[in-house]
Amino acid sequence: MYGIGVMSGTSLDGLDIVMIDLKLYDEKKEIHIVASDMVDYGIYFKRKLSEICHENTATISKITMMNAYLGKFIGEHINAFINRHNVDKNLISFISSHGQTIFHEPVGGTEFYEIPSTLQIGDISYISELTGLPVIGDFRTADMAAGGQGAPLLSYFDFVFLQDERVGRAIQNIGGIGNVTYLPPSGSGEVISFDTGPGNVLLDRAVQILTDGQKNFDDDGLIASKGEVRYEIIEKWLKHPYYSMPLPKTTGRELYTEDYLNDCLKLMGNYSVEDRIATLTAYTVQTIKRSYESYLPMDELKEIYINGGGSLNSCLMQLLKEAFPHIKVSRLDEIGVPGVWKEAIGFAIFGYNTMLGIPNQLPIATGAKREVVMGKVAFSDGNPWKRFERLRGEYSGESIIN
Ligand SMILES: Nc1ncnc2c1ncn2[C@@H]1O[C@H](COP(=O)(O)OP(=O)(O)OP(=O)(O)O)[C@@H](O)[C@H]1O
Ligand SMILES: CC(=O)N[C@H]1[C@@H]2OC[C@@H](O2)[C@@H](O)[C@@H]1O[C@H](C)C(=O)O
Repeated sequence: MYGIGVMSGTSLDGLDIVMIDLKLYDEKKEIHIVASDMVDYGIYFKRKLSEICHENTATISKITMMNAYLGKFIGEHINAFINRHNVDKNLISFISSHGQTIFHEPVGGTEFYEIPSTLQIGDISYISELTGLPVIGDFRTADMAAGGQGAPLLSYFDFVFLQDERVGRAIQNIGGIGNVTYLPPSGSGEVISFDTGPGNVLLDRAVQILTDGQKNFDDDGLIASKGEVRYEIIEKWLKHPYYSMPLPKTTGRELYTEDYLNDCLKLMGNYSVEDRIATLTAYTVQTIKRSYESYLPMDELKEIYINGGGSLNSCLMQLLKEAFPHIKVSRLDEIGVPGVWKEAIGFAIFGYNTMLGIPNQLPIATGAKREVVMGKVAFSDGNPWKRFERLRGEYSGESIIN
């Protein structure tokens, strides 16, 4: 039996789809990836998504239409994924989809709306109708309703699977936004997790602007590696109040907007393209370094593992190693979890918990008042749900449906 996890993150680059072996997970809590693919959104689709992530270009009709369009897009691509990998659909128990975050306001809204809110779109009923499978989605709202920030959710996954017995570890995601989970040695201290600031969000857009749309991102950090980092500018950027806010805290594209980037580019007006890209790359690194120094027990921190697309940028990785000369810095893959698939794997596991009614978030990380079972389920056909119940019945001797 298999479960599918789908992640569409803040970099708006595409869908990460993974299929994991549920029997192995159910019996031994082992994660085995059966198949994985990345579906590129392409430039035009990315632009359309980006449009609805910004106040001045989003409209109610565009958001509503994109919610349906993206649900259909995800459903069709999952069907193609299943066919491409020759998997019998009867063996798939569920699909768990994060959706596309288009707005995230974790602190409290404005005027009348003094309440935290977040919205992930890509309607799960469309995915379920197209695939004939139960689909779990809309995870973050349950954590927010319980008083949490609705993020970082992968802190739960990091805590369950990646804690070490002897040393303190930081698991750093560098996607569109950066986030960290600090894991103290097992049995000592508490997990600390928050968004560190920009991951690739500013960098990607700067590359697009400065190469006149010829490149979407700095592949392997090749542009940045030819430039010189201007640390004096970074010092100015680090004065932004987000970096000194108390925990819990999370952020998103709402802070790192086009206007924010234009201000950064203006400040670097006469620098070469390479220097500007190098400086933005180092900005991501410095937000990580400074926030670790502010919020993590540095004497206990011995290992940093990087996941997300940023781990494929050699220049970024090199700058991180230089920023933490006395700490081991490597890719997450080194400890057995493929860094680019971690979030999609995580959502497959979250979906499994939702189906079983097991809490799947870490209140200490998100700030929620209590543990909750996140996720809502759409199922257009009851049979796959019953298959899931049989999996549990057969392998664990437990039944969840009477
Ligand atoms: N080969 C590469 N070299 C350099 N950077 C890369 C490479 N491949 C991907 N990236 C960067 O990683 C980004 C995508 O990362 P990822 O898929 O982890 O983000 P995400 O999941 O969308 O974001 P988030 O984790 O914030 O939700 C790309 O936009 C690009 O900037
Ligand atoms: C609201 C939202 O989508 N937040 C994302 C974003 O991308 C990275 C960072 O900001 C993180 O806090 C979160 O995603 C990951 C998957 C998380 O919740 O762990």
